[in-house]
This record gives sequence, structure tokens and C-alpha cells, in this order.
Amino acid sequence: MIPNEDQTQIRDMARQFAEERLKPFSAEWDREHRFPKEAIGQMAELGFFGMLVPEQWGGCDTGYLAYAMALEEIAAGDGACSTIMSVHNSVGCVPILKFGNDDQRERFLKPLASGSMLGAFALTEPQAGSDASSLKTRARLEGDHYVLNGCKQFITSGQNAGIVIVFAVTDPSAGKRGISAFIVPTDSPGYKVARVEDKLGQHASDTCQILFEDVKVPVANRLGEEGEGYKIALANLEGGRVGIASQAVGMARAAFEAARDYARERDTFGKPIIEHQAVAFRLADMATQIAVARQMVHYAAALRDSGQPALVEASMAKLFASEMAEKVCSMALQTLGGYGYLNDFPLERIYRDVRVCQIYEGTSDIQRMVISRNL
Ligand SMILES: CC(C)(COP(=O)(O)OP(=O)(O)OC[C@H]1O[C@@H](n2cnc3c(N)ncnc32)[C@H](O)[C@@H]1OP(=O)(O)O)[C@@H](O)C(=O)NCCC(=O)NCCSC(=O)CCS(=O)O
Repeated sequence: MIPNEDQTQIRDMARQFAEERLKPFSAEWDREHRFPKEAIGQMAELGFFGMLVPEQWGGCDTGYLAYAMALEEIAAGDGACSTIMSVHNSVGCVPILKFGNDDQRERFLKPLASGSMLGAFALTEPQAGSDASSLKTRARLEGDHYVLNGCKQFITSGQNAGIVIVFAVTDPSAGKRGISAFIVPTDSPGYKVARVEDKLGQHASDTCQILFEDVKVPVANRLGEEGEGYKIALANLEGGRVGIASQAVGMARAAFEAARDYARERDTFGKPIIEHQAVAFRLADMATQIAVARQMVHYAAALRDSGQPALVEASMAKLFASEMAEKVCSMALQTLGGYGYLNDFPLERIYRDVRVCQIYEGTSDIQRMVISRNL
């Protein structure tokens, strides 16, 4: 895919922002497990939180390709910021845009698109991850509102979001068609962050276990019709997977660039290590793998922009990019030898941050399942 001038400009703006406002602070946020509030505010001002939302609803409507390109840059600056951005745009805003009504778009999408409020997506439960239709969270209709009870697991921004899109069972006898989606403000009584998970990487992005204890949700906050929830979840995960794949490419690129720059500086046996064929060839392989993954991501993004189905292409892009990224980060770390293992250099952090791309929004094996069903 060859990006046009507008898309290239957006990428360049994201690249400059990431170099200046993310990269220099990333190690500190990681060390202190600190949510990057200021950087998120700056990203909002630049329009990075409404990229898939039309101007009518407060967004800048750049389309998926520009979004994927910007997300790669943000991820190259800081993995955690790219996760917050990806979840917010792909599975926070888009479900309301596509399945919400104008009242919901006015009340929720506008603040989300401006970035004054973050969005989150709560499908996964402690006992329902890959097997996403086996949800236990219940939503009981009582007059003009539903009462939600249950537990959600691995929810990005669960502590910092203003609203969460929650999937819950409204009709236990109807299986997949008994699941409905709700927009739940996080200041609703009974919304509780039970745990902020301590994890391998992405320390600046909160990953939460959320409890819903008799949370009253007005019928006006139901997204789509009763029973449409599972379809809404899967349809939006398709776009989410383009976002995660873009992140993986961005983190792999950051690791590659750190390794390349080190290889130019570091001398062994009387010359820079980049002049040793073993290192040069390894860097060539890394650059090639990244370029292939990027093309897959851009193709899936362009399909979405043209309104065509991208189910398989999004799964292929996520599968390939996330597995490629771990390998590239490992090769990059190896290039620095012992220094790659120290936290004086960014490689060990990027290596930790990138691992989850093979897990969240559908594991690698879930992507293989989606692809193999469509062979
Ligand atoms: C493993 C699965 C792919 C299995 O899916 P199912 O077999 O249970 O689903 P289907 O019967 O195929 O589909 C159900 C229904 O939805 C429609 N559908 C499916 N995909 C799409 C799509 N891309 N666009 C539109 N519609 C779609 C399909 O046609 C069916 O409709 P009908 O019934 O025919 O009318 C699936 O379970 C799966 O993907 N599992 C992984 C779940 C996952 O990724 N979880 C992570 C969630 S992320 C989270 O919760 C928080 C983390 S974060 O902060 O990001």
C-alpha cells in the first residue's frame, strides 16, 4: 500500500510527537508504573483519540490506514501509550459509532473522540477469554434500567476510562444470541476496580479486574438491540486486531532501530559490529520482517477503509506482526549482547512490552482459528 500525502503527514506528526514526548519518558513511566496522563492529554490535543470518528461526532476521521500508521509511531515511542490509544479508538469509540444511536453518540462518542474521556472494552472474564461467548456477567432488566452483576478481567484503562463497553448475558437460554452490549460510565455506583494487575510489561497502562455489583444501567445505554452483543464484540475486535498489529510493528521497529544504531557505534575485532556479516544479515532480516508485517497491516487497514470485510486479513496481520515482533525484539536484544539485558537500554523493556500483542484482543491461536475457518 502506498500512503497518500495526508496519511504521510499524520504519520510524520505522530513520529515527531513520539520522539519528543514519549520516547524520553518511557523508561521512567515503566519503572514507576505511572499512567502517562500528561502525554495522553497531548495525544488528545493532536486528535489521536478520534481518528476513526467523523467530524460530526468530534473526531478527525482519518481512516484506518492513517490510524495504523500513527499507531505504529506511537508504539515506537511507548508501547503502553499505544495500547491506551488502540483500545480507545478501535474498541472504545467504533462500537458506539457503528452500533450506537445519535443520543449515545452525543453523550459518549463526542467526549471520547475529543480525548476528554477514555474508553474501555470489557468482554473477557476470569473464566471466559478465548471462549468469549461463555460469559457469566448478567444484565437483568428492571423497568427502565438493567442491573449488571459480574466480573471482567484484563480490562485496559479500567481505572482511567470514563466509560466501558460491557458485554453481559440478558437471556441465558439463548447462547450467543443472549448477549447484549452496554455503555457503562465508570462512576456508576457498584463499578469497582477490584485489582490493577501487576504484569510483565506495559506498566504505564492499567490492566484491571472490574467488579459490577448491582450496577444500574439505563436502557438508553444499551448498545444495539438485546442479543446483538456478541456480534458487536466480534465485529469490533476485527478493527482492534489491526490496531494491535500496528503496535507490534511499531515496537519491533523501535527495537530494530536501537539495535542498528548500537551496531554502528560498537566496535569489535577492529570495526563496528554492523560490518560483521552475522550482525548485518541479522539486521537485514529484521528490517525485512518488519516491512512484510507493515504491508499486511496496511492492507487490512485499507480494506476496512474501503468498507470491505477484513476478518481474515486483520487476523493474519495480528498473528504475523505480533509473532514477528517478539522474534525481532529478541534479535535486537541479542545484537546488544549483555547490554541488551540491562535496563540502561530500551531493549529489555520493549521485549517485555511487545509480548502481550500475541495475547490480547485474541491470542495467536484464536487468529489461527479465524483464518483456518476461512481457508
Ligand atoms: C473464537 C471465536 C472466533 C469464536 O467465535 P464464534 O464461533 O463463537 O462466533 P461465530 O458464531 O462465528 O459468530 C457469532 C456471530 O458474530 C458474527 N461475527 C463474527 N465475526 C464478525 C465480524 N468480524 N464482523 C461482523 N460480525 C461478525 C457472526 O456472523 C455471527 O453472527 P450470526 O449469529 O451468524 O448472526 C471468538 O470467540 C473469538 O474471537 N474469541 C476471542 C475473543 C477475544 O479476542 N477476546 C479478547 C477481548 S479483549 C477484552 O475483553 C479486553 C482486553 S482489552 O482491553 O483489549
